[in-house]
Order: sequence, then structure tokens, then C-alpha cells
Amino acid sequence: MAKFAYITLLLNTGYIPGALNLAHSLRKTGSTVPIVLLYSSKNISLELVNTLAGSGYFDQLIPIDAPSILESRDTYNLNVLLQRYELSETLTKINLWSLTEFDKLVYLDSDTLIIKPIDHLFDIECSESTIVASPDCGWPDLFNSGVFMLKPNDGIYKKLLETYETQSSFDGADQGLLNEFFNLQSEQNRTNWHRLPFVYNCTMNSNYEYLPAFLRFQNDIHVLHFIGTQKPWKSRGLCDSLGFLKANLYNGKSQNVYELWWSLFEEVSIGDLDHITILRKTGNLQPRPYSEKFISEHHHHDDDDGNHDNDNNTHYFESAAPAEPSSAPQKSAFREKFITAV
Ligand SMILES: O=c1ccn([C@@H]2O[C@H](COP(=O)(O)OP(=O)(O)O[C@H]3O[C@H](CO)[C@@H](O)[C@H](O)[C@H]3O)[C@@H](O)[C@H]2O)c(=O)[nH]1
Ligand SMILES: [Mn+2]
Repeated sequence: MAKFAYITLLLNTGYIPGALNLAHSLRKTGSTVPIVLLYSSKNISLELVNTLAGSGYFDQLIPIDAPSILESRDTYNLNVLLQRYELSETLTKINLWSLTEFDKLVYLDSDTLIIKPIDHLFDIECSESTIVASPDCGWPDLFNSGVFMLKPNDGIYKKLLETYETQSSFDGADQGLLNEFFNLQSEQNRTNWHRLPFVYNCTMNSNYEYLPAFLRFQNDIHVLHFIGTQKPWKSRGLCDSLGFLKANLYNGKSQNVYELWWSLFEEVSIGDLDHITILRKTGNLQPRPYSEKFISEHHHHDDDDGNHDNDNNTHYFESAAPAEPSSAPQKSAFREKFITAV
């Protein structure tokens, strides 16, 4: 019988909330396909690995050891052009092609959230030289490398490694290299990208988003992808930056996409660790001076007795990552006025 799995990548502890919520959202679609966590053994402590293994969210954990972690070789492209130095090890995704115990893998970035069942992706034909992926919102002739199906194969794995060692990646990371390999290298290669509809990897961007289309297709969206530096788990206060992306995606409720991520994450727990404790343990909540006004305006999480539990919630809305200056909140307020009955 063919062996299929979903797989996500964890390079460090910071993305654990994302990986957990992804697995949680995937299971909520009713899928029984195993979920695999591919993790960097150099950055994740044994204690955390054991906690994650016992969490019930993942069916299998596969370590990648230091020699197989692939660092960017094009730091100018990554740091200056893409401006995402934290993605220096995402080329490690190349290791997916070495996992030949699986017939097909659907890879999902840990900043994705599954809205509707996607098991039918495994029905798509996929040869070892093919990648199945959706177009990128920033450049639709390229695919986004946050959601894709692949067929692991040793020959392709070796060729990808060779490409990594001998050629440059135009974005300094995996998306550039994988597009060169499966999409751009030659005319013949161009047919090796099997295009998935955008609703299988709906990338959201606070600088430009096609809101009318988002609303037109709200019932078809299968996967949301929180690309960029403003990951939902970094701060609940960041919700505003994509607040205008509000639609009826889940359970008949109109929610902005960040609120949706959070409403699912509030259900996540590992044993007696609730979602707040998980945020704290993974370095996503750090003490920082806060303004009383901000807390009282944004505090929705009263205890049963109505008291604010400062120890648990003080840092909830202000994380170590400060909100980046952006024109998005303004745009959001402006648009909000016009979107009343979504
Ligand atoms: O510190 C990190 C950084 C990344 N990751 C993993 O690598 C993935 C990619 O990083 P992410 O922050 O999600 O990148 P994006 O903002 O989505 O950026 C785009 O560009 C990246 C570099 O080409 C691609 O890896 C992405 O798929 C593509 O969507 C994450 O989801 C995680 O699974 C970590 O575990 N820790
Ligand atoms: Mn991503």
C-alpha cells in the first residue's frame, strides 16, 4: 500500500506554536494521514523533542542532524534582497527528497493553517521529477514553497544537493532554488511544476491583498499561509495588520485570519501545558514593559472570577517582537468601514 504523510519543518523552538497549530487544524479536517515533524536536532533539545513526541499532535518525528542542515550560500540575496536572515536554514527542505520510505509527501510550512480537507491532494499524480504547488502571490510565475507535494527519490535528492552546492538561489533560500530546479532551469523543466489553485496555499501579504477575490473565494480556501515576518503567534496585538482580511472561513463565523489562527491555537495543549505555557516555553512570550491602557483595551481573557491574571496574560499581547511600522492598520481601519456584512 502506498505510504503517504504530511510533513512540516521545525528548525528551532520559535516555530513550535505554528507547527502544533498546523497539526491541530489538519486533524480537525478529519484527516487520518500521518503527520510527520522533521526537526533540527541541533536546535531542539531532547526534552522538547520528547514533549513534542508525547503531545499526540505528530505521528512521527524525524531528526535532521547538523551535517544535513543546509545553510544559505547566497547571503546577499537572502539578507539584502529578501531581507529575511532568519530563513538561512530553510534550504534544509531539500532533505524531504531523501525520505524514500514515503511514496508521496505533502509538505506544509509551520506557518500554514488548514481550513478544509486536503487529503485529495494525494490523488494527484506526481512523479519524482514533479512538484505540485500553488503560485506565489508576489510573483505568480513562481510557486510558493510553503505547501507542495513531492515524491521522495534519491536521484532527485542528489541533483538538488548538487544544485545547492553549485548554483545560486535568487532569494537565498529554498523557494528560489526549488523554482530554479523544477520550474525555470529549462523549457522542458517548466512542465515539472504541476500548478495547484491558489486556494491550496492562500498566502497573505499586508502590503497588497486582493480583498474582493479573497471574499469571492472565501468558501474555497483550503490552506491559509501566514508568510512574512509577522507570524500570528508572535503577538496577538499584530492581528490588526491583516485585520481587513476578514471572511467567513470556518464554522460559519466571520473572523479575521489572525483571529482564526488564535481561536484554533487556544484549543492546543500538551498534557497540562496550555497554549500560553507553550508560548512561554518556546520563547514567544517575553517580559516587556507594557502600558496599562493597551492591556485594558485589548484584554479579552478574563479569568472565571473576572480578574485579570497578570502572571498568565500580562505579556500575552506584547511579545518580544515589536510590531513593525506599516501602513496596513490604516488601510485596515479604512476597509473595515466598508466590510460590514461579510
Ligand atoms: O526560524 C525558523 C524559520 C523557518 N522555519 C521553518 O521554515 C519554514 C519557512 O519559513 P517561513 O517563515 O514560513 O517563510 P515564509 O515567510 O513563508 O517565506 C517564503 O520564503 C521562504 C524562503 O524561500 C520559504 O521557505 C517559504 O515557504 C515561503 O513562503 C517555516 O514555516 C518553518 O517550518 C523554522 O522552523 N524556524
Ligand atoms: Mn511560511
